[in-house]
Amino acid sequence: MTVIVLSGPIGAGKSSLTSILAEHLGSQGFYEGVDTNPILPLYYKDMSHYTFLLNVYLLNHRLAQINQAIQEKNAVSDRSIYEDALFFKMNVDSKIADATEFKIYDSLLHNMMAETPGNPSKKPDLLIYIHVSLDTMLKRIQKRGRSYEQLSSDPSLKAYYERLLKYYEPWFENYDESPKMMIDGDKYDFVIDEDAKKEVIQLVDAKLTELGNL
Ligand SMILES: Nc1ncnc2c1ncn2[C@@H]1O[C@H](COP(=O)(O)OP(=O)(O)O)[C@@H](O)[C@H]1O
Ligand SMILES: Nc1ncnc2c1ncn2[C@H]1C[C@H](O)[C@@H](COP(=O)(O)O)O1
Repeated sequence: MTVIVLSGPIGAGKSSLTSILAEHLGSQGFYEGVDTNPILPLYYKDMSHYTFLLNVYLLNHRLAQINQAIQEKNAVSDRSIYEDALFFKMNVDSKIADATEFKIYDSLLHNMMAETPGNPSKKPDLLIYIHVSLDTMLKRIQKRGRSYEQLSSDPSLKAYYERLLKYYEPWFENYDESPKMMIDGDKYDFVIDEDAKKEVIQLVDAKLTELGNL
């Protein structure tokens, strides 16, 4: 059994690479269910009010997916459970969210992820981080066109996205729950360019071989 999780900022290409890798590895792809998330549009309207609820909703959703994924032969998931605390902490630091709510969320996360007898590890076998620049991130958010993520509907989102990118660098450096690798999302246009797609697949295959998972 091999569980791969994708990570990276909004629009980095996680869902796209999940489909590519799931097809390549003959695995099931697990997606965030953005279109069926009832809290997300509310969150973008009022982050102070909805950060806690959104993250509890996502925690529940991601745990259900992890429990399914670890029963599959192979699985690829389009965002790790470990990144939600990054969003939440960033909102606390910028006084958008409440520090006590974050503490409660963080403790819930740790209890849910704890390995206890009869409760197997929920850690992935490999985390792939897609690194993108702000320019690429903004272009891809615009290309995908989810209304509530657009700078045209809320220009202050530019500062939010900029802040998010700054939080991702140290987060990835410090991430130690599983083996990890980085893909340069600025360099590899794996959605459109077939050669770039092949190169990225080769990089992932090489990492899985090194880890003894292929
Ligand atoms: N490497 C890439 N090259 C070109 N376009 C990309 C790339 N990755 C993603 N895209 C495009 O950017 C948009 C966002 O991609 P998506 O996979 O939904 O990102 P995420 O899941 O990280 O939010 C989509 O329109 C997708 O087609
Ligand atoms: N934990 C989160 N807090 C705030 N916003 C989040 C969180 N997890 C995901 N999101 C948002 C970001 C995007 O608008 C959508 C989906 O993410 P994507 O990176 O496009 O797959 O949800």
